[in-house]
Amino acid sequence: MEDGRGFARRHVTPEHCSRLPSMHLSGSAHINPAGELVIGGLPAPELAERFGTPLFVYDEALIREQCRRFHRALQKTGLDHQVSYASKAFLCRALARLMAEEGLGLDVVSGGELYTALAAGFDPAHIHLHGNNKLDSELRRALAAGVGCYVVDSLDEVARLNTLAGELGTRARCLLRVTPGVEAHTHDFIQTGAADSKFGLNLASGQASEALRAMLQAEWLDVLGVHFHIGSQIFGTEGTRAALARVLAWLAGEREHSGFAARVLNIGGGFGIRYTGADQPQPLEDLLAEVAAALRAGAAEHRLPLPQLWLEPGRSIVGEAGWTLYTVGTVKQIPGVRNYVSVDGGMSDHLRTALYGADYEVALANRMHGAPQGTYTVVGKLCESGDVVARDKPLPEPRHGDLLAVSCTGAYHYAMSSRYNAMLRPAVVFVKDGEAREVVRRETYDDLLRGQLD
Ligand SMILES: Cc1ncc(COP(=O)(O)O)c(C=O)c1O
Ligand SMILES: N[C@@H](CCCC[NH3+])C(=O)O
Repeated sequence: MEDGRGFARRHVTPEHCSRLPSMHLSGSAHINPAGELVIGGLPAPELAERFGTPLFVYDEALIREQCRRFHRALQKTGLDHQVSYASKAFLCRALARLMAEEGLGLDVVSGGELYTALAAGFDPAHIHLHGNNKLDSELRRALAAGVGCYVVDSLDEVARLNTLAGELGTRARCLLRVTPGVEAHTHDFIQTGAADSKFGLNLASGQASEALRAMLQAEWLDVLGVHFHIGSQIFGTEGTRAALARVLAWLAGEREHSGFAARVLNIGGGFGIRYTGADQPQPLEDLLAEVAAALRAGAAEHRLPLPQLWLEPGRSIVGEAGWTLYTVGTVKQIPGVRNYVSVDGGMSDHLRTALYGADYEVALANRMHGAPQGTYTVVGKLCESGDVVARDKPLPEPRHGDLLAVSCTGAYHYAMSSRYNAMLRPAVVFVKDGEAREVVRRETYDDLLRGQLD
């Protein structure tokens, strides 16, 4: 059976297992006859030996396939479209280049992301700058570089962007970010479309209208259209369709008021992925078909010209392609309470469990066929009780030196890593067809001291 991406759908359930442990193997991942996890044609133990652990491993073919899937699915909708990768999910120069090769734009939210994208040689015309508090220095750099689109997030930004663009004598193409007042069914921390949000301008209060009118009058701004993003790790299209309905109705009112017709509607990212069996994402193709149908119907209902559909997915492009490999250290069994297995990283490279209570599948990458002998809570080595990677997971009895793999760590892991406890950030490798290339080197103790003054 295929998973819609041309990859065989595989799910590993260790033999003799009564407790249904199992790990879903996405993309190129499979198990070799030696019982080792293989990603991109390379056995995980070999990668760990060569690059050390903790290690982030990206299945390059799967990243590329996800990009192509977005293109194909959008093409099929028949709408004019554009897809930009939300680089907050994971960015390095190699990834920015990969996105350029796959024909995606780049959405950046800070001077640092912009700097990285430009350092990769990414065409600034295909970069979008986001942010609820864009600094003047960031706007200046973006304007000087020729960034292709600004997603205006506040009334204050309208005036500042206009002034700075005028000073540089360059026009700024922009979208207005609105909050449609729709609750997305996801973790509170990652929903962004409700009226009570630090992002965007609220439709219901009239602030969005005020901002749009100011933008239309601003001498140096070219207003392309509107943006909303209701949240992340969302399943289904109910929230997006509700948001679309509100935004289109609002746009109809604005058109009556000023004659403004949006050429672009950017609905952000947010497409949910499968972290564990509890997540059941619908195929991307179906989601985009539903969104496109809702957009066509809504535009027709309000007699609006059909805008281009722009997307900015992050997690769904890189999430399932990423793996973390850790080396097992201490194993501690507290009779009648819990078994703990400690690894050589933790919340410094894997924050989502501590932050959102996120769940992950784990396996011993050097003994994938081992039958589970108990449940183990995988913890890191940081000085926090909340430093948990995955709770109560069925595993063969882990031994010191085993290799533990966590799947689906491609999005918001390296990107949210920290140096808490003076931990060093792991290396990142891209693997494909039996070749590995290191794209981010492991930090060293010298990196910790760099920037410190005596
Ligand atoms: C404005 C905006 N666009 C795009 C994204 C990317 O979202 P995701 O990684 O869920 O696709 C985010 C993050 O939630 C966002 O805030
Ligand atoms: N960091 C979040 C997503 C952030 C969304 C950005 N708007 C996560 O890991 O799920």
